[in-house]
Amino acid sequence: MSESLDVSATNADATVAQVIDTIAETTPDVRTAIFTERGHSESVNPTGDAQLAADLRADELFEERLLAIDGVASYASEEREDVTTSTGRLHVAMDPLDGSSNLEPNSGMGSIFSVYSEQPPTSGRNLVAAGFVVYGPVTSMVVAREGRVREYLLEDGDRRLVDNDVTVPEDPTVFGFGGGVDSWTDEFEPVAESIREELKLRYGGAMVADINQVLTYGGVFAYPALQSRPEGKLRLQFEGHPMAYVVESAGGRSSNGDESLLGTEPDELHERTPLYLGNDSLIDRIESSVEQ
Ligand SMILES: O=P(O)(O)OC[C@H]1O[C@](O)(COP(=O)(O)O)[C@@H](O)[C@@H]1O
Ligand SMILES: [Mg+2]
Ligand SMILES: [Mg+2]
Repeated sequence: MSESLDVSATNADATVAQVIDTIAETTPDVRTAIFTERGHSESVNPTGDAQLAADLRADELFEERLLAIDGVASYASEEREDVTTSTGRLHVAMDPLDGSSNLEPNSGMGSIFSVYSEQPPTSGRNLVAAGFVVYGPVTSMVVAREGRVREYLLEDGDRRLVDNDVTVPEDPTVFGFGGGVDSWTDEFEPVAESIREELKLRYGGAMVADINQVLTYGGVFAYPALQSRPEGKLRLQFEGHPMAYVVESAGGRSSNGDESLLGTEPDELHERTPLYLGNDSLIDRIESSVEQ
């Protein structure tokens, strides 16, 4: 490798590390916003969801701090129409507050991040790192990078490593399927029913917490194509790609019903996708049922 390529790879690594540190350091302020900004704002986001004041505050905090990093060239988010650009080499995409409808009943929420080598909208193959924060009874952070997944506990924004090699357990235990039984398609319903007979239901209304159940106990999380909404609910760039990158790096599988989410590229920044994530064998069963 030439010296210049070597130097630029080192710079990219340093930028990824700064992005991860900055997200961790911002979590105490996001927790404060969860506490203080509990009301609705007047606005809706680009996919038509009502925005809470906390969604907007979390987005503002991440945008300002991540774009201040020298190597970060752009910031894209579920809460803003367009990509904000700067100069640099890597691109960050975020769901600043995931599961924000859980704010009122005081249930789990999180933040999801992805770092790409190309500006979104772009393929999941251009991811260089991804992960998420869970604002649960404790604040934790899961980071996938260079084929390995690590879990940290966060205290005042400082990270303490608790698991150096997170892997999806081989024997699945839990499942969580969004969208509601009456809305499922004829293709998804039978495989969902057979999985329901085998596994325990864990569905909390925040993808971050539900995926963390799958990483902890093994199983499957899905927000499938619905009869009224074949494109599903969740956003490919901000939720699908990063969670697929984490689950695949932890030895599991991701799918849009047809192929790995990482192989897909949105035509538009805010595009939705059906999404299935978890143990290999379960994703195989779902794919063979829904892909016809
Ligand atoms: O309320 P539903 O239909 O079960 O949807 C829950 C899903 O929607 C989400 O809350 C969407 O995320 P946002 O809160 O970022 O919009 C996911 O976290 C969760 O898996
Ligand atoms: Mg979300
Ligand atoms: Mg959100």
